[in-house]
Amino acid sequence: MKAIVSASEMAAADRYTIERLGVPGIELMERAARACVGELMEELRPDSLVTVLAGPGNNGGDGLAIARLLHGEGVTVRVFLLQDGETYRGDAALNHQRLRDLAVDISVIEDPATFGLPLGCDWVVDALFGTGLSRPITGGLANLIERLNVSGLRVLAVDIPSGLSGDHGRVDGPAVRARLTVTFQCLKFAHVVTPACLSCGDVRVHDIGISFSDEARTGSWLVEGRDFQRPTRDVEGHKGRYGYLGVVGGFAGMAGAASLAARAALRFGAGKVRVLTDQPAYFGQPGSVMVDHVDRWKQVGDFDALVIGPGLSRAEAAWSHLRQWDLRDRSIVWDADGLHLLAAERLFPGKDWVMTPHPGEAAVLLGTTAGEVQRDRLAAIRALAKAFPGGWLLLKGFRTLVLSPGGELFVCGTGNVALATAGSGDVLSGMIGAMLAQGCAMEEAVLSACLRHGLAADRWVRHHPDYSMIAEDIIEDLKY
Ligand SMILES: NC(=O)C1=CN([C@@H]2O[C@H](COP(=O)(O)OP(=O)(O)OC[C@H]3O[C@@H](n4cnc5c(N)ncnc54)[C@H](O)[C@@H]3O)[C@@H](O)[C@H]2O)[C@@H](O)CC1
Ligand SMILES: [K+]
Repeated sequence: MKAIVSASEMAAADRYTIERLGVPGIELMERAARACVGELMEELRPDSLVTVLAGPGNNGGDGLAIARLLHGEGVTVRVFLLQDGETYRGDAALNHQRLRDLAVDISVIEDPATFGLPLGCDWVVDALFGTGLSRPITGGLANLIERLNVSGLRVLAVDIPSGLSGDHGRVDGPAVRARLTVTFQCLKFAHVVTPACLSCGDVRVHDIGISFSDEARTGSWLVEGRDFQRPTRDVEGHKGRYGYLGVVGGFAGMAGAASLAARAALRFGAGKVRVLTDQPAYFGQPGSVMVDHVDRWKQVGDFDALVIGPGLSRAEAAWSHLRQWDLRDRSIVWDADGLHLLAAERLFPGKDWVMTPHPGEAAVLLGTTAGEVQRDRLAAIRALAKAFPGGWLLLKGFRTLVLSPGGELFVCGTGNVALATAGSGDVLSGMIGAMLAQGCAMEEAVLSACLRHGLAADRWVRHHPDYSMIAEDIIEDLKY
């Protein structure tokens, strides 16, 4: 897991490292610049030309140090400042001074709107703004950024593409589109949350020796494929040891949704899976998934965990059973139509529960639009937590977000657009249910299912077109 911090948490760690641990700020800036130059040198040819665009703060200061170090490597560099060099303060001023003493071409951008982009250069270093951006970029500078984004020039963003905020995944104004972003010590939210992360290109995190005080422990994490773990089975295991999952759904001709959830659950290790539906005949010949008419279940039965929702429908007949069941001691995955039921009737959601909406379902739960949810996914998942306190939330979509009842946030680093296919959500709910049925804690259940679901798609696109994956392919991949 990699920590994700906000701009203010990062600034507090900077201050702690400088003031309490005695590491000079100028040394941190030098290490930041070295990290960027190290990455850039991998990309350059001997005769490469690099342009550095330097803004008014410490991000600009990083840019000035980068220009000096590149010059030291024999690279031809041109530097364009947003303002007169005399206006720099602190460490940035010192780096301006150091650069001026060298034979590096430094100019001031008089009018960003008419500034001629150096189209012949190989890389542009975006050191305009970092985590200190306090409002969206407007005016001539906005125009410069828009032209840079369509110029085809390759951009390395220092710390964060200029125009983004470290604190969230929104894009509130014009923002540089980088090919590569080099950031320091920790990821910021914009690096991993959509839509902002789509402007970051490849993100590389470099340790430059910034420490966090003990009180300032972060509660947000990027989880990646390498974090995926599953408990191994005991040699004497039997199916009774791996739990009994109930899938409530597959009503009114929507057998497919419940069937996908149930088969995914078996593939992901559930010992036994039973679907409760009003149309058992739709499930065809008896197979590894058990199927029953829901009318036979006056009480919820001896399931270790439940998935409620895939193909449940919104019909009264489907919901009436759930109202009678005592869900107080159950682990439950609420998905699809189950979410509509929760929203409409505020049923008790269980002892331990997770809701797994896609943006459209989240919009219904929040009384807004899917577009608004996607514009600020962090705000949306936090609003869901307020509206439905006490459980886990999982907001699907590229870089799925997971929020614990205690407010810890996880961003899932696996998965891609291949998952945009009918039934992939049903598969995910079945996988989470399988882990819960096997006795895993909710955190492990949700994160391992989410990571593994995404890994199936990441493996798929290595050898197939992204549009060609179907939900059954995810289940197939779970064999490996
Ligand atoms: N010790 C440290 O604090 C370190 C900081 N580092 C760098 O410092 C950066 C943060 O530096 P700063 O806090 O100085 O902030 P920035 O350099 O990101 O920007 C702050 C400046 O931009 C101006 N500004 C903000 N929003 C604007 C807008 N919309 N339009 C026009 N001007 C705007 C502010 O008035 C201020 O002059 C990091 O992103 C990182 O690159 C690194 O050098 C590592 C060490
Ligand atoms: K930047």
